[in-house]
Amino acid sequence: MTLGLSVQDLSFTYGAKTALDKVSFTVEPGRFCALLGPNGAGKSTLISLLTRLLVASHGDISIAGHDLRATPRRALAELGVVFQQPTLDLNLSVRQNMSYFAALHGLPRTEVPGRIDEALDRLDMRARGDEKVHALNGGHRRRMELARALLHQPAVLLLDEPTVGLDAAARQSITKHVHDLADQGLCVVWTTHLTDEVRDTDALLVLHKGKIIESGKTGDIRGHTPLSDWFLSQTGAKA
Ligand SMILES: Nc1ncnc2c1ncn2[C@@H]1O[C@H](COP(=O)(O)OP(=O)(O)OP(=O)(O)O)[C@@H](O)[C@H]1O
Repeated sequence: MTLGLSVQDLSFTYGAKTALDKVSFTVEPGRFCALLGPNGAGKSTLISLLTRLLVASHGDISIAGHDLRATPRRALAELGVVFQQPTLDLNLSVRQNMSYFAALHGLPRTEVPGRIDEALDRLDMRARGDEKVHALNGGHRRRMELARALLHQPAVLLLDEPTVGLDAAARQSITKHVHDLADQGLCVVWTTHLTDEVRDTDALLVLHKGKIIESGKTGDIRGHTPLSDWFLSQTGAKA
């Protein structure tokens, strides 16, 4: 059993269409795992299953040692999620957005201000706490969403293509911040179709047509070939 994320023999179909086919992998605490897959590979389906928006007919998911099917509340309490589409109220301040989320999670009121400070500090965002979200640029909004996802101190952080729509500098900054969180002990799963977001030391899972076709340390998998070329040769997709 891992205190990170474990997925075993997970399959999902939409009617006759198989979206995931016997997917198994484990991500340990303190690891940054890039889940790389071209369009249609099954990434969104996997995210929906991990967050319980969909329920799998076959297979098991465990989050920080809690089985998602048997004990969903405990399992989901250990999961922080940054969805692809921003989910912020632009007319509220950073702190107000975070307080609302803390209330949804049922965090004790007396603890909330301290938890917000701590989470904002981890993303270098404390100075922006009282600003309305609409005044922030795209990169800072994403960092705020990341800080918000850490408020309830999850063991596993799941990010669904979190750099979509950001410029190069903001992409680099978010990628670095999330690698730092993994270095601090968080179990991170980062889905992407962009190979330049993946470091050689990252764990890599390559999803293609609903199957994991490769897993291991990125540097070992790509060898001397640039990851983008390797990915193209395996999936036919440019990244
Ligand atoms: N509601 C649905 N009904 C039928 N088929 C679906 C449905 N949603 C997804 N699929 C199919 O399941 C497969 C996996 O789709 P999924 O959206 O999970 O892939 P993805 O890797 O997230 O792709 P993208 O990056 O384009 O979002 C695809 O072949 C897709 O066409």
